[in-house]
Amino acid sequence: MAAVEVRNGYKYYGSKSSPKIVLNQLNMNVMRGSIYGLLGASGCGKTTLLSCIVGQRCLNGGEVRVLGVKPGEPGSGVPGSRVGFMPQEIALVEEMTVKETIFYFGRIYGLTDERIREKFKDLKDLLQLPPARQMIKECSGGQQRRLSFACAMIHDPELLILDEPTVGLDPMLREKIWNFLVETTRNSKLAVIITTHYIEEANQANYIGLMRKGVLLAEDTPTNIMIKFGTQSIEEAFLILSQRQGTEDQVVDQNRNQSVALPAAVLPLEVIDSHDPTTDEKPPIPYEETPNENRKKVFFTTKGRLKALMTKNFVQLFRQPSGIIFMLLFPIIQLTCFYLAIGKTPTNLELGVYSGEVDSYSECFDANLKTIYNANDTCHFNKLSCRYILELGDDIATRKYYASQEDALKEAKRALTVGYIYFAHNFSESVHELIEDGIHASDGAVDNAELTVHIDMTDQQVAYYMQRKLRDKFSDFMNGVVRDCNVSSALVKLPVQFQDPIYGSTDIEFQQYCAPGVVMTMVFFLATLMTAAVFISERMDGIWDRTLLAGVSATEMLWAHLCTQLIIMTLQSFEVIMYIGIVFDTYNNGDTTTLIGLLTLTAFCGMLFGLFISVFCKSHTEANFVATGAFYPMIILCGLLWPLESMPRFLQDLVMVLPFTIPSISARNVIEKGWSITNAKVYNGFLVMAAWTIIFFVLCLVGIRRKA
Ligand SMILES: Nc1ncnc2c1ncn2[C@@H]1O[C@H](COP(=O)(O)OP(=O)(O)OP(=O)(O)O)[C@@H](O)[C@H]1O
Repeated sequence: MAAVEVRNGYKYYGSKSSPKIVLNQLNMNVMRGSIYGLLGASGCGKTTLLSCIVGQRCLNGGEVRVLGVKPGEPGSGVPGSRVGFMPQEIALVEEMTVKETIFYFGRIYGLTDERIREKFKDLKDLLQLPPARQMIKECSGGQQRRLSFACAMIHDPELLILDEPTVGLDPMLREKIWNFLVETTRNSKLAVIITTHYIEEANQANYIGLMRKGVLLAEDTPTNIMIKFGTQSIEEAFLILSQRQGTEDQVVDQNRNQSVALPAAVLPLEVIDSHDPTTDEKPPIPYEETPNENRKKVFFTTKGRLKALMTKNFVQLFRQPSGIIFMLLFPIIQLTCFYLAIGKTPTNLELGVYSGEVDSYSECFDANLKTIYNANDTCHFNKLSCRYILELGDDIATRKYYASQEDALKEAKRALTVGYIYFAHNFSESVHELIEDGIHASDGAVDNAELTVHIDMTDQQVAYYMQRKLRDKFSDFMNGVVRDCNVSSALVKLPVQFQDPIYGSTDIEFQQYCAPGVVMTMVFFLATLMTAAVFISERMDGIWDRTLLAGVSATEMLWAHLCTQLIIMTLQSFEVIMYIGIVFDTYNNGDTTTLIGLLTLTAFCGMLFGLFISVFCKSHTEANFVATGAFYPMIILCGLLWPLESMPRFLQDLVMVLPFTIPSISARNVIEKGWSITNAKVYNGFLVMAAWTIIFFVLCLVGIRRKA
């Protein structure tokens, strides 16, 4: 009875209009209880054929039946527990130990831990596996290959497919493996398909198939093939067949040059099939796509599988030092940078000072200097600018004194100071006139009683800071002067009163304003980058495909990742909130659990965005381009750096739907205003983030299922 039947197998890569044909009307029969050696030069299509047999790829035409079912049929066990597949690449998780790897495959194939232990013991002896605790990345190439073989065998499959299993193994071990396969197939119904470059070892196979350019040139027992071609070895027979096919190719090419249409069925040249005569029938190649049955799989999982998948995910993450650094240390480093560098008061500034009232600034520091004195019940001032200079101190900026306004301007223009302040030579008299005469004071007095400030506005934040501080100091100074003169402070007060703020404090810092947005974008993109990296690596290393071929559905793998990440993201959010609360004393007027919840949801959404990227990007480079490309627009447009209200109207509406805009406002509402989750302006942040999470999840699911 046939374990594998391929009828008129046709497969191409590329587009339908210019297909690269890899399998061309291929017929193949593999009997139960036998070894089938598939031989052929590199690139002839062996791996492609095997991938169609295990259900990893679909034929574009023809039919495959494996163990009596079509690969991918729901509940068929193909791909799945009925088949063992050892791919050409190692496709094992480098960070796992030998034992963990065996348990991983055992569990996803549905074996009990007891059974896995027993099988491990048997296979360990047979394949001389490395010590149980040795990490895969510490194993030699040969050891990894043997372990990969053990993983394909662990669940006693009915069909074992081995793609180049003996490459890199020493002759003794190769012989041992062949003896084992011969023994097992003789005493059971196990069917083995094995590809190898060592043609001589294929002598031990019950049947061999000689493949060239996507065609099975011959399929028979090794002895029959040698008899048929009158050769002493299979290698010679293969050579003769290849030469014949080459000659036929030339005929085809010549005819093609003469524009003669040839039937597609001109190949294969010769098929010898003593055990299945049906292969001689050659109907025309059908061109329709065969639907991928994998997509019809319904979601289900088992505790063992979920455990295996989640263990793998955790091991993969935490055994890589970069994984732990990325997840736990990066947030700390980034937050530390943010809190130390953003929103703090500028220091080490130098401010030029010029007062026309003094000949030497030492006069200002004379302990006997009296800037205010009363005579005839009238306040008189002497070198009043000195009082301001003394009150100003060096807290805001270090004062640098100049003998002339020109000197002060020259140094400011050379950026040696942030600017300068200037007092007129009659500043004291002008202030006196202003206080005495009030609205009747002359224009000259009004002008000269001012503090004149010239600031370099190119450094906007520093300039605004200086303006604000100098103005406040001057206001305090004038209040002090009129108080000392027993004059009403109303005279020097601006008719604008800023009362206690409704929310927040008068000293609210930029840091406090942008912290929610910064923290959210940080956890989002950390999750994005990490997830994209993990998934792409898993796909490139072949682990993703191998797990799918073990019967795990793409949906199960997605769920396992989501569960793993949810745990990590919750931990990370907790860590972030605690760190900024304890180390940087960031206040929170609202509920911490609400913040952790929103942050976890943000990280989760970031993870799905990473997954989305990994599904649609082929390489790490491509994924990095997309993630970086998305990062800046999202940050710039979310109102973190500049108020949303300043954007054009259409953009304001547009950015409201972005993942960070409303959620960061919600977080700020919790922190600053102490609002709870029942408030619409808090829960709308959750809704926006949840909506993006669902969108990314659905897109990922569609993408993954299409690829599966
Ligand atoms: N995903 C793909 N897209 C396009 N072409 C592909 C793809 N995979 C394989 N091919 C091409 O199909 C042909 C058959 O490849 P395949 O890997 O099946 O050969 P093979 O016989 O297994 O080779 P080897 O023994 O070197 O592994 C090769 O020319 C290869 O370049």
